Amino acid sequence: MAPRVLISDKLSAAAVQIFKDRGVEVDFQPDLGKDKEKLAEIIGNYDGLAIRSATKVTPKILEKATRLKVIGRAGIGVDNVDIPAATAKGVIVMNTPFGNSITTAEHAIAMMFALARQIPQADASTQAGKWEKNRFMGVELTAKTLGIIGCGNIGSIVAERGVGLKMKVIAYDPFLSAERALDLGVEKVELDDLLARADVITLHTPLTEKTKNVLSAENIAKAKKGVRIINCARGGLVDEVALRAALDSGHVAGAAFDVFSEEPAEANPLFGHPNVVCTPHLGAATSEAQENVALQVAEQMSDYLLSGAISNAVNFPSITAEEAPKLKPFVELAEKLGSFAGQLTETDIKTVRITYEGAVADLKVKALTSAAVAGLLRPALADINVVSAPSVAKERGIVVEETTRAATGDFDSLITLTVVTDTYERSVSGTVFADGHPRIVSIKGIKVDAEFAPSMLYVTNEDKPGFIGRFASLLGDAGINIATFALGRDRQGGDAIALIEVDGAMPAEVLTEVQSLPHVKQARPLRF
Ligand SMILES: NC(=O)C1=CN([C@@H]2O[C@H](COP(=O)(O)OP(=O)(O)OC[C@H]3O[C@@H](n4cnc5c(N)ncnc54)[C@H](O)[C@@H]3O)[C@@H](O)[C@H]2O)C=CC1
Ligand SMILES: O=C(O)CCC(=O)C(=O)O
Repeated sequence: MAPRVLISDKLSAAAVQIFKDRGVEVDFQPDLGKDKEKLAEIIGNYDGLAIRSATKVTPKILEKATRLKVIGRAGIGVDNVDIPAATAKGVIVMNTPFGNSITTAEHAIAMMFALARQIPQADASTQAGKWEKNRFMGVELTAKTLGIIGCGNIGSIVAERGVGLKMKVIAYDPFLSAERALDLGVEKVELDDLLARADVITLHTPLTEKTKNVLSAENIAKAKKGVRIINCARGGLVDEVALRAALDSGHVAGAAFDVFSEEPAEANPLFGHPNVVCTPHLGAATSEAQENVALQVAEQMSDYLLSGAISNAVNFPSITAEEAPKLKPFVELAEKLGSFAGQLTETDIKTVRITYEGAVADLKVKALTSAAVAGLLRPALADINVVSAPSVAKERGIVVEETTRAATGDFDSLITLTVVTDTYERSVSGTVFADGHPRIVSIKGIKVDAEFAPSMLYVTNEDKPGFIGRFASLLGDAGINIATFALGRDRQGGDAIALIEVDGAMPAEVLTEVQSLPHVKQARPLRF
């Protein structure tokens, strides 16, 4: 069945065509995002949801999204999606981190000129027939200091444009490297230095606990008198009430805002001030940017839904279309090794150690680790998946350790999963053979060779004569057919294990009889 995607915001129609061309069914309902009830009603019918910023993906919506596998944001900020809730539900959230950066940087530059020359105010006055030539005295930008808070994708483009305008560009960004700053022709400074020196401040960070109110009343007071402030990033980065007061006092000469702490902004402390220029979150609103992000999000979502390739996910490592088929059998192996260990573990797991040896160590092991953890915890938590597994493990205080190394034994690739509880440590290893099927090759250090099958029995016993015969007759008498039988032991007369594939389920009474056979230590049914 073809996957189904809902587009619930105003995306460029280019996205619809991409989905159709890729064989994904698509419903384009550009105004639906604003209708929470309707969205909640129908979201259960879709595998993918493509949005811009009007659709709010809340825990309530996610609760109803029983089929949803991926949310694609045609844009950068994913603050309209509850990422922890989506992750807990196993839904990939992807954005398009570059498609609208140039356009948004251009908007910030346009805002800077609008402020410097009061273009919107002069336009309104001129069109009102006033011809107020003396009222609109501007400032020249050449040689002025542009202070950029947040010098990532967009901030860097603004920096380059600022350098091109012959401004002195300084940037505050704790994650900006000295080399990158040098490349951009930017001076990296601390926030207080930026505040003291900048003639124009422009913000380009996401809204986080750390950046919220980065321009607080206190920091605005530290800024140079006559500073102009631009926010084309996110509402909430600037204390709007404090900024209004600073505009009223003349400490701040002008402010240009595209984003507001509450959107849609129908009322705002900044509205009505003569030196304020506002736009309704238009930073990304050019036909070029909208086409870019729509095409990109539709491609990314189709890739994921059709082949498992993941790009630009904010809650999962990327997997290219080339990597996805190589990774697939190892994802299955990791998940099954996890499941094997999970079905045999009854006490609290403290640590899971996953070692990747040989060729598999060069693949995206983060994805494999997530698969292993999902398999391990699934016996306890039915609806866990590879996306939600790491956060669920963290929530439960399970330490997940991952090691990669060169091949040391008989196999090109080997994955070993070790579960550590308060009372024991148990390892299981597996590989993928040339036929693409995952196999168990060692349990607790004892060599075996078994494929995973829907219904299996795991028996540990003392390595003494008579077990196999009695066991086979018991199952035969109960009418249970043995499909495959794999044996291993640590030494002659020592500990032995058997992995038996049976046709159909193992009735509880037969299991009890197996458990009471001489020399049997434990017998556990397994399902894969
Ligand atoms: N107005 C609009 O329509 C649009 C707004 N945006 C918004 O613009 C913002 C920036 O986007 P990008 O440049 O693509 O993001 P980015 O992730 O490439 O850059 C953000 C930068 O902020 C820096 N940063 C993080 N915490 C910081 C802190 N405490 N202090 C200083 N710097 C900090 C990071 O190191 C990074 O370099 C985002 O909030 C995004 O949502 C993006 C597109 C359109
Ligand atoms: O989709 C839009 O118009 C908003 C873009 C935006 O804010 C973003 O990409 O972060």
